[in-house]
Amino acid sequence: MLRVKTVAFLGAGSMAESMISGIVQTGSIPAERIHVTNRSNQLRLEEMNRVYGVHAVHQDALPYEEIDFFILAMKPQGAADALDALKDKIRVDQVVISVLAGISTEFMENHLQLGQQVVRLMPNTSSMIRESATALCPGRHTAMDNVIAVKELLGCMGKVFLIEEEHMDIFTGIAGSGPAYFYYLMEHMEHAGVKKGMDEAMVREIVAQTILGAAKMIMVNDETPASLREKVTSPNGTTASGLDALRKNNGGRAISQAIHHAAKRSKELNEEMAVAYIKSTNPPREMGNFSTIKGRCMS
Ligand SMILES: NC(=O)C1=CN([C@@H]2O[C@H](COP(=O)(O)OP(=O)(O)OC[C@H]3O[C@@H](n4cnc5c(N)ncnc54)[C@H](O)[C@@H]3O)[C@@H](O)[C@H]2O)C=CC1
Ligand SMILES: O=C(O)[C@@H]1CCC=N1
Repeated sequence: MLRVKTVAFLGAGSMAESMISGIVQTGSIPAERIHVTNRSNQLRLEEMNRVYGVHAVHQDALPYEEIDFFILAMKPQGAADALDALKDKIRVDQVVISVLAGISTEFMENHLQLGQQVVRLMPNTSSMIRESATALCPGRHTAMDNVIAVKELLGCMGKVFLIEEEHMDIFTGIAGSGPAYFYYLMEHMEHAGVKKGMDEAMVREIVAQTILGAAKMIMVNDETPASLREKVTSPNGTTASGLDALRKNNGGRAISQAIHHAAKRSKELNEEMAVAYIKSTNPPREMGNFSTIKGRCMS
């Protein structure tokens, strides 16, 4: 079913490239059925064509009629303009998919034709090597066969989780932004080894293997992280000493704060976009407080 679908990425940045790489590696959609476009960077489009063999074209040259899935992959601040530009060029049975942080299905539906099929995703950049943890949430009018097809497409990029939209912000904090926290942790682990004279490349591999091993232990065992942690921790040993330092430095709090701040930013992005939309459609003197604005927008 997937092989006959045609996809267009609107935006040719890191996230689009990660997803295209995942799809092209599996061949589940042939490269000649994948289109990618951006706002202005022609060199970037040429690179996408050269590396992945996909059609990299100016937006005006997209074969709109033939496309099954339009994947929005620009910054969230560009969502309204992109949706408004798409609205009259597509049919309601074509699916508009967004990977944009904080952009709700309701926001998308409000900017498109009545009955438009939409899907909201939150992938991460590990799509590049087919190891993403991706959330999927369909809009109100999206047909089940399209949800199944999109889920199949995302399966080329890693694991897919069908979630309630109310959980999208926290999912973004955990999994969309999550790789960055691990890279940050890895930077610090690597630095500790280098400072003691270890070879940088070697210590990088050691750190990556340690994190990979810990993640795989969770995947293959029916054990909680807490139980696995206890098995590493000998009484009065090195790990107990290390964990003690982590606790004393509020390590756990730092991690949960990172997740909650990212989730809060995702929610704020949605609110900022809703306010910008109301401002663009109403004269300033009609503006009320935010709850009024939000109520009007969402109705
Ligand atoms: N980078 C990441 O790890 C993740 C990013 N996302 C979401 O993906 C989106 C893109 O993020 P990145 O790829 O990191 O950004 P980026 O800045 O690397 O790429 C954005 C691309 O969109 C293009 N663009 C801007 N306006 C456009 C328009 N109207 N039509 C077509 N193309 C347009 C730009 O030319 C650029 O190629 C964001 O909304 C972000 O929230 C979601 C999950 C993870
Ligand atoms: O930083 C961001 O806003 C995007 C969304 C999730 C990961 N990167």
